Amino acid sequence: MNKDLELHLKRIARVVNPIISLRDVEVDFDGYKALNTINIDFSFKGVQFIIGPNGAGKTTILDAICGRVKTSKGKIIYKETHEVQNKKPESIVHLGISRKFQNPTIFNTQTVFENMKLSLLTGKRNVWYLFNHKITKEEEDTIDQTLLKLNLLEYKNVISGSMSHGQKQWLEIAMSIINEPELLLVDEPIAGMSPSERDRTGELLKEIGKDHTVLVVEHDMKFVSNFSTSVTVMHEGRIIDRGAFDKIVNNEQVIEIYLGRQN
Ligand SMILES: Nc1ncnc2c1ncn2[C@@H]1O[C@H](COP(=O)(O)OP(=O)(O)OP(=O)(O)O)[C@@H](O)[C@H]1O
Repeated sequence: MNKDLELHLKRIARVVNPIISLRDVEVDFDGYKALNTINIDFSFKGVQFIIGPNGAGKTTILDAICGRVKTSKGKIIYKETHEVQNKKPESIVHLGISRKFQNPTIFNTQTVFENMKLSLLTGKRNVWYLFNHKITKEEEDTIDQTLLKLNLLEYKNVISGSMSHGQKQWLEIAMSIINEPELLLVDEPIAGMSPSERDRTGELLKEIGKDHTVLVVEHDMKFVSNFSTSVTVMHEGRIIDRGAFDKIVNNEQVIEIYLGRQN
């Protein structure tokens, strides 16, 4: 790596008061480094995207932060105090880090309310609590307010499986934020959505980003351009740039990667 690039990467890696910091992080899949010496901080609040070609390591970053994959080296530090690398996913959730996967994992035969209740209660206690607990007025209000935020309140008593793909994704976002995580990790939220659902999702993430940090892996550059507060670019397990969308799209290396490898 040339000296100028090395200096540039050092400069863009750090932010003041980060919510999450990756320090020399490596993830090794049987000798293949899916993450290779990752050094990056993410700041509080906003919708911060991670982009890059297929296999760049984007999902692996989210998986390493939420404890779904093990790191072989380095540290992942939450709010400058908690080391979360290789911790159990349940204990990471309790610290305030929530993950939404690419495909909805809701219970289709249950109502929207039942799905929300499940997320609210399992996020707080164990499964015994869930079976024995009668929901309080305050808890129901929390569910209603979260559904309202996601424009789903009128669907509260609807069977989840009968809703559109977009609505199921929004329900899962609602379930991911019901326990007020500070950091929300989202993988390709608009895959399979119609153009209007995509715009709606962008607006919702922007709204959520006012109170939470939203880290989003995404391929759709129009979506990234419309809704990002910052963009981190990955390639072959490394960070190659980070900044505002308008800045990173003028980076020669980024242009080459995208023009060379994507349509
Ligand atoms: N569990 C695993 N075992 C072995 N290799 C894996 C595993 N998970 C991911 N990989 C490999 O690690 C690399 C990074 O994968 P990752 O899913 O993070 O990429 P990505 O940037 O999210 O790609 P995409 O945009 O295609 O989803 C890929 O080469 C992938 O094949």
